[in-house]
Amino acid sequence: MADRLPAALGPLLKVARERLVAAGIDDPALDSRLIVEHFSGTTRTQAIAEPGHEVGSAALSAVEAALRRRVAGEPVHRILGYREFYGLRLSLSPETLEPRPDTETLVDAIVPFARATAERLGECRILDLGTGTGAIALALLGAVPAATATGVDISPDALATAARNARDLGLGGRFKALHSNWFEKVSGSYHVIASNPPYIPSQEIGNLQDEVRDFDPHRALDGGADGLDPYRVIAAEAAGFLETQGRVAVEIGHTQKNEVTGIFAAAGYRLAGAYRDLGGNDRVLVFER
Ligand SMILES: C[S@@+](CC[C@H](N)C(=O)[O-])C[C@H]1O[C@@H](n2cnc3c(N)ncnc32)[C@H](O)[C@@H]1O
Repeated sequence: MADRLPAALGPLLKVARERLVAAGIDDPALDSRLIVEHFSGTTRTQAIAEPGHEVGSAALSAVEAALRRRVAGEPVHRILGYREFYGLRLSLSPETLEPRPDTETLVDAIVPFARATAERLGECRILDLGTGTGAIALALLGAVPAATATGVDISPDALATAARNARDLGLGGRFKALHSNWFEKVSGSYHVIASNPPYIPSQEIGNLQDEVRDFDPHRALDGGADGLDPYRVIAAEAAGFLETQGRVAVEIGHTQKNEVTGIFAAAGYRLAGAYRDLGGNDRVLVFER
């Protein structure tokens, strides 16, 4: 049984960090700070300026419960209930993937085209297939004020979370959540079709890191036998919803560049750009017709 947590902020941070170090957590300093700040409503500056500040007993119990969850292996952002993506705070829910920094590569790849389209036409219509928290669509809406976006997902829970995130960020007027199996219920035409689809081969799900396998929804990960099923659907059907000179941008697994390029080439697309993530891995492909 772990010792009681101290109420004073400075010692509380120290003991919280020690608990995570003892449990072998990857980034104990950051995770303990995020947990203490979030559940005690304090800030980093406060911890430095007022280390003797006393945290109330309800907050201490919440910190205690959060530390236990982290020690048991739950990812820190699942515990906090949100994650930052492209400078936006996005709420998470059981059926949303935690948005990853790698996916910001897709947003960066498409922002110049979306901005140019908005300047030329006064609008840019975006379709985000498998929107999850709304991460890609909302980041693009944040960066391109004249854009509008439809976020599609098969999960009603994810769609409710995406719609809430849009409202909370003041982007609700430009975001529509659509329940659909890929393009089934989609109508209209779009200048950008973006997707970070599930792309892990079914057989490999069991080998993923515990934090991913046990806490991210499998529907957000499983791309079928070879991980490429969603790309086949998107490549086959996107043309019916893409404006002339539009772009299709997809995130890929780091070994999938050639296969995904081949799937889109067979459907009549040219590769317009290929982008690597911050780790130097192939991560995003942009296609045009
Ligand atoms: C890898 S996650 C991406 C989530 C979010 N776009 C992001 O980048 O953080 C894939 C998303 O696709 C959704 N999805 C899976 N199969 C789908 C389908 N058949 N039709 C629509 N969405 C689907 C999942 O529910 C999940 O939200």
